Amino acid sequence: MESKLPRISRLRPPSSLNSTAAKPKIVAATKRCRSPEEAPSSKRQRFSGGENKPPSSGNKPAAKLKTSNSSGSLSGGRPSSKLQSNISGRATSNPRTATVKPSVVKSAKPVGASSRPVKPGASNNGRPPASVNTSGNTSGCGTGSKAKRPAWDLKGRLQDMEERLKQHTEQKSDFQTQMREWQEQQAQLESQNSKLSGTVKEKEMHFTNMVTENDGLKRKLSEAEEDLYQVRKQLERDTENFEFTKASLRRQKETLEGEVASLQQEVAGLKSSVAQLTASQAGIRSELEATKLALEQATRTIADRDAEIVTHKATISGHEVTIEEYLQSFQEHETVRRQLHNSIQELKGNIRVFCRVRPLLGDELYGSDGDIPHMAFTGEEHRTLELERLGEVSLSEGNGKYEFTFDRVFDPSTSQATVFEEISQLVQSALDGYNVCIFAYGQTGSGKTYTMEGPSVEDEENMGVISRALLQYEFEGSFLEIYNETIQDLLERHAADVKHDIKMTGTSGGDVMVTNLTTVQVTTENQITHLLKTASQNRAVGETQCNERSSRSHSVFRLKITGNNTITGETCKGTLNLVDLAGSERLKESGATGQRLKETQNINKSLSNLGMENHVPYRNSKLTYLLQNSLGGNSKTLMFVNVSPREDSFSETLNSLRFATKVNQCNIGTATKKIRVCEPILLIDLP
Ligand SMILES: Nc1ncnc2c1ncn2[C@@H]1O[C@H](COP(=O)(O)OP(=O)(O)OP(=O)(O)O)[C@@H](O)[C@H]1O
Repeated sequence: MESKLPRISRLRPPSSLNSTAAKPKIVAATKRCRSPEEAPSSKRQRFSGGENKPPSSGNKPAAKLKTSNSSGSLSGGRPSSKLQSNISGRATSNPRTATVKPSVVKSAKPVGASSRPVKPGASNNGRPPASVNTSGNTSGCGTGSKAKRPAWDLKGRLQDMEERLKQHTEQKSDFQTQMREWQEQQAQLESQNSKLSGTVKEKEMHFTNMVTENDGLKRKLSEAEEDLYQVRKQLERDTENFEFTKASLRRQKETLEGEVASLQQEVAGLKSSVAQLTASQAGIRSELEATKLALEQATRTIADRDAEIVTHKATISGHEVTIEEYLQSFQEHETVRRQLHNSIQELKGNIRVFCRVRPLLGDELYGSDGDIPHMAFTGEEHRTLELERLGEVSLSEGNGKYEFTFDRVFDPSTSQATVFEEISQLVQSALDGYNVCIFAYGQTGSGKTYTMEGPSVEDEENMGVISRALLQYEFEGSFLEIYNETIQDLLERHAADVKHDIKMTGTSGGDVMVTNLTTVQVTTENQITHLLKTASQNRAVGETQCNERSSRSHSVFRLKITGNNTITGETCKGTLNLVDLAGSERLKESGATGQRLKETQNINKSLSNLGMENHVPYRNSKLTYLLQNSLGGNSKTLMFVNVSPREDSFSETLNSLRFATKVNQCNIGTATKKIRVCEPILLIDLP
């Protein structure tokens, strides 16, 4: 905008624009028309200096020229060269000015001057040079080729002067005309100038407004740039976010594509499943129809059966009456049976012996098919066992054959269930009010513990006598071990200083009890198993202290039985002792010395006491002292003699069978029933 300012200022006309342009031309024309003769320097000075009056002659044209000059001085200064050129230019283009100007110039020339140039120094018939004459000769102006009038020709000279005045007057008229034109031009220019000034002011105002607007726009531009910067920054951040979002969306897209693929697979699988299910549904529907038909048939059948049931119920009611009558009759027979049973037991004697031979096991089977060549189980009643010494027989042994008869002989194939069936009558006797004691006697490894407790691993089919007896009754049980004449609790490990002594409750014939002995309530099979396991573990602890301790100790399982006879309605509580005795090896054959010798002596003492026919010296051993109530006249005793099938155990087997025979022949008196006061049964596993 500023660059425009100078252009606007240049449009302004100079202050001296009016009429000053004509001045130099007028002056020039005036100067050219003078001659030195007509206007001496002093006069010329006055003439051009602004005298209002002509010289003494009073010449008007001179005065008019002065006026012309004075009007030229109105400019008061030099016109600018530009304005001169403008005006000249305009004069050229203006037809009026063009007409005037040549006339001015033409008339400004000296009238009598030749157009031909005069050479300097050229002679003119002895007269002053033409140029001097021309310039100084007033008659030269406008007269042309007129000859100079003699001084005396005043009339001629006056005539010349009038001619010249006339010329000047014409020139003046021209000048005035031109002056008017110039004034008109000046007025036009001033009007134009005024208009231009207004325009300039408008432009300046417009410019100011533009500047203000420009500033505002600059501010807006700055703000816009700042906004643009912020927008760019935001755009960069948005771009970054967009890229990040794009990447995460791409990952999501990939994941989703994977899921879509797996879902598509699943859908395909489901479609095929649906197809299969649709097919199978059709099959099921037809099956359903068939089933519905069958159901309708069955419903009809049920209705028929319901009718039959009503009939049968009537029959059952009749039978129930009959059963009730039979039950009453059975109860009477049961009472008779018990009386007969006890009579038979009394007839049989109160010590009964069962012999059991275990099968060959493990390595013992090597080279055999399970047969035991030196044993024979004869007789239909399963009561006889024949032993035969194979190989060389001494003279004292005769033919080497030994026959033993017991209340029952169980061969190796006899199951635990069969064995228990045979002794269950004795357990029943305990509930009937008799003292019952069951021993297991025999050499080490002959099967005493197996018979009494069953195998070491849990095996329901091969449960022993203890477990089977316990399954029939609710009881409180305790389990003890007599090792080397010292009692140990097998259900709980006590401190070393806890003593277990045998004591009698009440007077003679009262219960025998052991101090500090743990008693457990057993009602379920699991509890029985747990009880036997605990006892076995406590025995195993003992074995680490002394090798094969279980073989060298007696274990007594004492039960306090609560039994209900559902037939007679009687209830009985008693104690049952099941005794697994220490091994019955003979002292001589055992070759024992030291501690082992002492053990064997103690064992044999207690065992031999059992075999005493008339009087058992109970106090001789802990075992007999503990079992005194079960070995006396008021008890029923069963002894298992367990026998090894090994041929190399022949002598021990023979010895055991002989001892058992002796026990079997004992008469410990007639057992008497204690009504409603059940005494303990003794089940003894003899060594
Ligand atoms: N009738 C049987 N059927 C199958 N295996 C038996 C039978 N009798 C005993 N056994 C097995 O023979 C081995 C010896 O039996 P058991 O331990 O009962 O002898 P034991 O006379 O109690 O010996 P110890 O006097 O050393 O205690 C055991 O592995 C036992 O499981």
